Parts: sequence; C-alpha cells; structure tokens
Amino acid sequence: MNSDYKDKRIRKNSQLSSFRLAISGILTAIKQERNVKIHLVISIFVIVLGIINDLSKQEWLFIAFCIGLVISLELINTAIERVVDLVTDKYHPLAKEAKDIAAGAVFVAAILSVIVGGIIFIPKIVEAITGG
Ligand SMILES: Nc1ncnc2c1ncn2[C@@H]1O[C@H](COP(=O)(O)OP(=O)(O)OP(=O)(O)O)[C@@H](O)[C@H]1O
Repeated sequence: MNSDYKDKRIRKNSQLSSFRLAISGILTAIKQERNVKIHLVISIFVIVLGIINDLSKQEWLFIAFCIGLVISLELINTAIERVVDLVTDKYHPLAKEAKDIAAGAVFVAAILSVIVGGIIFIPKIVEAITGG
C-alpha cells in the first residue's frame, strides 16, 4: 500500500468521524447492491407485520436480532466481494471460494430468520384466518 494513499486516508479520517464513514459505507452498499435493498424491503415488511400483530417484547427481540444479523452479514459479504474484485479480475478458485463462503454466511442467517419469522408469525396468521 503506497504512502500517498495512507496520507489521503489519514486526512479523510480527520474530516469524517468513523461513525460517518460507517454510515457512508452502509449507504454505498444500499445504493450499489441489489441484495442489500431486498433485505431492507423485507425488513420493513416484517416490522410492519410485527406492528400489525402487536408482537411481545420477546418476539421483537428475536425479530430485531435476525434483521440486524442478516443486514450485517450482507454488508460483510459485500465488503468481501469488493476485496476479492480488488485483488483479481481473473478467475481464481480461491476468489470463488471466498465469495461463495461469504454468500453462505448470509444464507445461514436468512434461513434462521425464516425459521424465527415462521415460529412467530405463522400461529398469528393461522389464528387470524381461523378466528380462534
Ligand atoms: N474472480 C472470480 N473467480 C472465480 N469465481 C468468481 C470470481 N468472481 C466471482 N466468482 C463466482 O461468481 C459468483 C458471483 O460473483 P459476482 O461477484 O459476479 O456476483 P455477486 O456480487 O457475488 O452476486 P450478488 O451481488 O448477486 O450476490 C461468486 O459467488 C463466485 O462463485
């Protein structure tokens, strides 16, 4: 890494707090990554569904944890994709493994979220339909 880049980075960091840089990173991912947008839309939908169904505090904790976990892992997945693309634009088995494993992490969290969402919402939906 050349020193010119380091100088620029130090200057930038003094202008923007790390908090603002993190927000900027999240906004970049939202703008550029379709999957991040999809996760956000699903999260908003689940939050609205939770409000309509008047979830308990405990249920909200599980939902909040799942939403945070999926979005965080999607951001890390995006970062890993960027680093891999920075390192090579050629086909490399390790590049494939890195991207696929990072995508696998998001998939595991998404499956967990579907299970948690199902446990919380399916009985409520069944109850609403059957009127029980
Ligand atoms: N340099 C590479 N070498 C080998 N395989 C690669 C490389 N880059 C990408 N791939 C393979 O292609 C798949 C898609 O990668 P790509 O970066 O094009 O899309 P993506 O950004 O991971 O997709 P999405 O954003 O929709 O999750 C990866 O999961 C990986 O299997």
